[in-house]
Amino acid sequence: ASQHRLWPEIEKTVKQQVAMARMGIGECGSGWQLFAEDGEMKMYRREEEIDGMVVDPLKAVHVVKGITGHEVCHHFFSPQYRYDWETTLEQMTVLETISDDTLLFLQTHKRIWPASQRDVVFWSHIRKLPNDQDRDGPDIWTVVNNSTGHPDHPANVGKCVRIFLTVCLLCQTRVNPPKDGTPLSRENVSCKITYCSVVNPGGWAPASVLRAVYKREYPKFLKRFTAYVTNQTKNKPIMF
Ligand SMILES: CCCc1ccc(-c2ccc(S(=O)(=O)CCO)cc2)cc1[C@H]1C[C@H]1c1ccccn1
Repeated sequence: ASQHRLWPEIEKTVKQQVAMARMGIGECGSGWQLFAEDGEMKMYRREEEIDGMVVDPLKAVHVVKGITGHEVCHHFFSPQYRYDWETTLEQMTVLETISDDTLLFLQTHKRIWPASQRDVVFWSHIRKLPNDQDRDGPDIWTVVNNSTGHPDHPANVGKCVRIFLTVCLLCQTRVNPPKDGTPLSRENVSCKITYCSVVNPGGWAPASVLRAVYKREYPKFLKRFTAYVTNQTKNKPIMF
């Protein structure tokens, strides 16, 4: 994929997003407010508006037992699973297979009354990163989704308002090897998940409506998605 026209943007965006995702909430700058908590899952947002439009950055951290970072990123990146876990998805099209680790998507999301329906065009890139903090620790996996243009799908031509987003899913696997030297099993692995997203709704929508949607949808999405990965992998060999 290194010769593709998007490659320089992908490289830059992945490095930038991974650096942001690895920062703790404290280092990420002030203004983060915890708005949802459920067991190990904590969701933060910052209230930000651009031209009167809500673009609240979101950062969620979660720890899930029994799955690995590779398994989480694989199920987030691969199109064949998306309708199973993305409840707000109405239509998903792979516009281009840039390489086996980079796809170009067009998605339309279900309309949220009273806002008009939204669509989005974005590249999605999955990558394994060396674990530079813990050299012999398992690798870190990430998926970065970033809006881009597409000649065959210009913005705001049909009924949908085009949104713009940058999303980073960063996963760190933890292994606690069994004391008695028995082979590794899913009880010995867990995954620390960081999900960062900034969504520009593209056209005006009532701030109160958008904030209510995000407050409802983001916790639902992360819980549903991680439960889906747990269910899909439970009787399968561990994918590191
Ligand atoms: C007016 C904004 C509408 C709106 C635009 C965009 C998205 C959205 C698109 C993509 C991604 S993702 O992480 O790249 C996973 C691939 O689908 C997450 C969120 C969600 C909503 C709305 C539907 C709501 C929502 C919010 C949060 C999570 C899921 N759904």
